[in-house]
Parts: sequence; C-alpha cells; structure tokens
Amino acid sequence: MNGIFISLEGPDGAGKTTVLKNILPTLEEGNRNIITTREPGGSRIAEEIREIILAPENTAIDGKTELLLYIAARRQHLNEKVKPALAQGDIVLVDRFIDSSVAYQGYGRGIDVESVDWLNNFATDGLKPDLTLYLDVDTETGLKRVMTGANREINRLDLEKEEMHQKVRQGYLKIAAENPDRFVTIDASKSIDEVTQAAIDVIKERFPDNFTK
Ligand SMILES: Nc1ncnc2c1ncn2[C@@H]1O[C@H](COP(=O)(O)OP(=O)(O)OP(=O)(O)O)[C@@H](O)[C@H]1O
Ligand SMILES: Cc1cn([C@H]2C[C@H](O)[C@@H](COP(=O)(O)O)O2)c(=O)[nH]c1=O
Repeated sequence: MNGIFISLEGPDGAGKTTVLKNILPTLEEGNRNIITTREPGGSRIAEEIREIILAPENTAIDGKTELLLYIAARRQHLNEKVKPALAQGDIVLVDRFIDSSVAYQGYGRGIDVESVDWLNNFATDGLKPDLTLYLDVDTETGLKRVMTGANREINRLDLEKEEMHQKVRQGYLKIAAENPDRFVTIDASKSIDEVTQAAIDVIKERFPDNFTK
C-alpha cells in the first residue's frame, strides 16, 4: 500500500474529531489526496453497525458481543474505504482504529488483550497505521467536554461509569508506551489551537516528502 495511514486515538472528549477537522487545510496543501473517516462507521454498513453499538438503550449488549461488533465494522470499513484509498496513494485519517478496541474492550471492559489483538489482526490482515496521534486528556476533563459540548450526541459508551473511562485512559498510556515507533502522544489538555499545531508539526516531521512540491 503506498498511501499514508494516520489514526487519531484518545479517551472520549480528547478532541480527536475537532483536531482532525482543523488539520485538514494544512494537509490539503500537501501532495496527496486526503480521505477522512471514522470508526465505528465510515461506510454504510459499518455506520449501521455503529447505530447498534452506540444506541444508549442497548444496555443488554454483552462485552464480547460489543467487541465483535466493533471488529465487524472495522473489517467492512477497511475493505470498502481504507484499503482502496491507501492503494491509490491517498492519506487516510481515521478517527479511532485498532487501539480503541484494545483500550476500551481490552483494558476498559477487561477482555484479555491477547484476544483483542488477535481479532484486530484477523479483521485488518495485520494492517496498522503508519502513525497514531494519541490525544491524552484526563478523564474528568474529557467527560466534561463531552457532556457540555454543543451538537454532541451522548452515546452508550459515554454513559459508562467513570471507573471504566479511567481504565481506558490507563490502557491508552500503556499501549502508547509499548508502541513508541507508531504512537506520538499529544497533551490534549491544552487549547484547541495548541493541540492542532502539535498534530500538524508531528505529521510534517514524519512525512516531509508530502509537503515538498
Ligand atoms: N483542547 C480542547 N480544549 C477545550 N475544548 C475542547 C478541546 N478539544 C475539543 N474540545 C471540545 O470538546 C468537545 C469534544 O471534542 P471532540 O468531539 O473533538 O472530541 P473527541 O475526542 O472526538 O470525542 P469522542 O471520541 O467522545 O467523540 C467539543 O465540544 C470540542 O469543541
Ligand atoms: C472504534 C472503537 C470505539 N469505541 C468507543 C469509543 C467511543 O466511546 C465510541 C465511539 O464514539 P466516538 O464519538 O465516535 O468517538 O466507541 C470502542 O469502545 N471500541 C472501538 O473499537
């Protein structure tokens, strides 16, 4: 695959969606076509799976069912959207990917991380992002942003106990420490402009060829 694959990760309310939107104008100055997408979702079928997973009334979903639904959505989205874009040399920016399953279903829900890794690998045929921007924020700040943010629907995962969100954040910190080549951690407690600039700086440093005409 000759494209560039970048994922944004972080606890709820870290600012991934905001930063993804804000970095676009700079990326568009580069040499490649840009595709932005998200998980769960990003294609019609995967968005339908998203509806099931995140509907606040679906409290009966078992933890392993939840994991399998995320994995199924991932496979479909990857095949329909991500892989074709990478094959034609695009930059693909995805709001959440494999590490969300490890952080939320693995560390958050307590499903063993080896099984989550195996399922991720099965769904993606081993494809990993070239770069993962991890936006790190403490649980209290992140959840406060989610609850007070304008036009933000509150989903089933947002409504989980604070204890689960704490475990998710600790999980992310562990994954970041274990993957120093792929992960770059950005302090997302800073202002939106500072976090946006930090993300742009990392991308420019990692992929300088994209920005030389
Ligand atoms: N650095 C920041 N400082 C203050 N507010 C922020 C910052 N980043 C994002 N926000 C605000 O927090 C809210 C959530 O942001 P956003 O939707 O981008 O987060 P997210 O990481 O995509 O969350 P989720 O994964 O839960 O969807 C929005 O109202 C946004 O304006
Ligand atoms: C991909 C993925 C996501 N999640 C969780 C993380 C969030 O709480 C929601 C998605 O909502 P967002 O507003 O689009 O961030 O789903 C998860 O638990 N496992 C996953 O694999």
